[in-house]
Amino acid sequence: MLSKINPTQTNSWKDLDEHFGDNDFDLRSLFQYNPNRFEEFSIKKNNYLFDYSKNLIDSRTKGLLLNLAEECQLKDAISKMFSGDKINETEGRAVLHTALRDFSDKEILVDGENIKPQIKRVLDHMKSFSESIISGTHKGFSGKEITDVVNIGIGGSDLGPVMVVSALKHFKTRLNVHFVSNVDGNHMAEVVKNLNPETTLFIIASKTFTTQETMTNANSAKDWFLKAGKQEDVAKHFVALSTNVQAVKDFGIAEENIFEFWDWVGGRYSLWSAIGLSIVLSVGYENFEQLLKGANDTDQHFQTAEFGENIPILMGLIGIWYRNFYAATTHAILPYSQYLERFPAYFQQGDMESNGKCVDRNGEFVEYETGPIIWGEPGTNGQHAFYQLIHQGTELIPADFIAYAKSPNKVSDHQDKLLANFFAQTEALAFGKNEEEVEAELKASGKSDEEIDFLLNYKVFHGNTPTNSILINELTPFSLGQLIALYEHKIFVQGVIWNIFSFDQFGVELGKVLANKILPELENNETISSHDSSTNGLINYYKSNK
Ligand SMILES: O=P(O)(O)OC[C@H]1O[C@H](O)[C@H](O)[C@@H](O)[C@@H]1O
Repeated sequence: MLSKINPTQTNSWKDLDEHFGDNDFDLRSLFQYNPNRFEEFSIKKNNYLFDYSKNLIDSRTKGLLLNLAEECQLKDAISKMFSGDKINETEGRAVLHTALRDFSDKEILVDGENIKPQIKRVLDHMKSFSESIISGTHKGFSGKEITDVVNIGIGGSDLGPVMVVSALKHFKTRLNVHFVSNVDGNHMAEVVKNLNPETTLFIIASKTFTTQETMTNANSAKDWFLKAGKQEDVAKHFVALSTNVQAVKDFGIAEENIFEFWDWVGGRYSLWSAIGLSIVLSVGYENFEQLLKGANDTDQHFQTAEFGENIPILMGLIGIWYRNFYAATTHAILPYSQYLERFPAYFQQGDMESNGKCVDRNGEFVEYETGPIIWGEPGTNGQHAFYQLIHQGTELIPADFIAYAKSPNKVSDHQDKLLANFFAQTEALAFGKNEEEVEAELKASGKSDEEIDFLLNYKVFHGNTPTNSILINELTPFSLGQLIALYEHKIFVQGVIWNIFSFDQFGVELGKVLANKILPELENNETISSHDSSTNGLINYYKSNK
């Protein structure tokens, strides 16, 4: 069990409150008065640099935040998660996605059983299966090689693989991997439109194997397939990834085509499990193993580095500083890499489904803010869309900037241009442009005093917008694994301190239940009157226009 400490009742929270009231952090002055600020507030690892110097903190803030982590018993929480304690108390489960990427001989026990052998067994299965598909020894029903793979899943059974497959495009095998998630039939229709059932493999990815969207899409995929193949050919074209082996068998998928995982893997933390099969097919088993090893590298760092040098802990604590003291409502993730196009979306689920909670570990409603809204798009595109608000709007939006030093595709001077923007944005956000600077600039451009007077305020950049920069040498499966795990542990740190349960997701249930109630109402011609007037009105409008 994790501690159940209300963070706002700790001494460090009170100290932080006071410290916040006493200081008006200004990045210009912080850098001016401390020439060693970058050295002090950055961490260099083997293959990446984490720079957190452009944050509204000084060494006292950092010290107090570290005290808060101690007081909330973070150390104990970390060791409990890694050792298989049932820290997901509301569901009575351990939280062991980290075991999936632990290649050491160390035993990890769940209910007295070492889970390492079962992890190894499924990994071996993924390896041999993917090799037979990629090499073409596995043939479809008409004797042809598989060319296309369709992963059918949603939420954690979709977003992680989508994100990694897109991020590792450069490492692609000969297979084309597609994803169908939405119950909107157009998603399925558009994906299968150009596919041939003879050369297509479907992966039905669902932890529970009960999710309406996935089951609907799986059945439609089977119908589509059976227009060409026969029932006995299904085994060559359908595999399933699930914890619910019985439901998979009932669906008609053969036992040897089931890749199992376990209830101690949370859906949004499951890309490291059998849910990663589409990744393995997309980039090959060796690269998948590298991804796991990268994540394990971060796991080691998280467990062993001093708190003050521990990147996910610092990311988490700095986030708490903005959320709870500066009242920042959102946090932006801005990767300067087109490959990381889906990275913010992935961590929207990772973070918001984990820490979007209002009841603490004592069962009481919290009286402080918990998880922020996570959002973002790749730079430089975002610069031409929403950065205006970050630079000059009325919200404080802390942001993470992520970039790679090397680019696998050398296309003229694109990489330097990309990175120039990456550096320029955090500089502009931190230091802005003050009145004197704007005035001097306008004068130099020949504007009259009257014009300067009018334009001055519009042209001022208030600056002081905090950012973290993560600059990674190269985008490889290993470094991607490291990066994903940094964010996973950041989320964990924040959940521990906010005294909430980060590994359940009851908030997604109500809508599902109501949709199941409404569905039969859409299937008849009657006028519906069983809901409030708005819902009735919408349903009836739909029924008369569908
Ligand atoms: O993998 P499945 O059981 O199909 O679940 C898919 C998704 O659906 C649920 O609504 C949860 O909110 C997600 O955490 C989960 O990843």
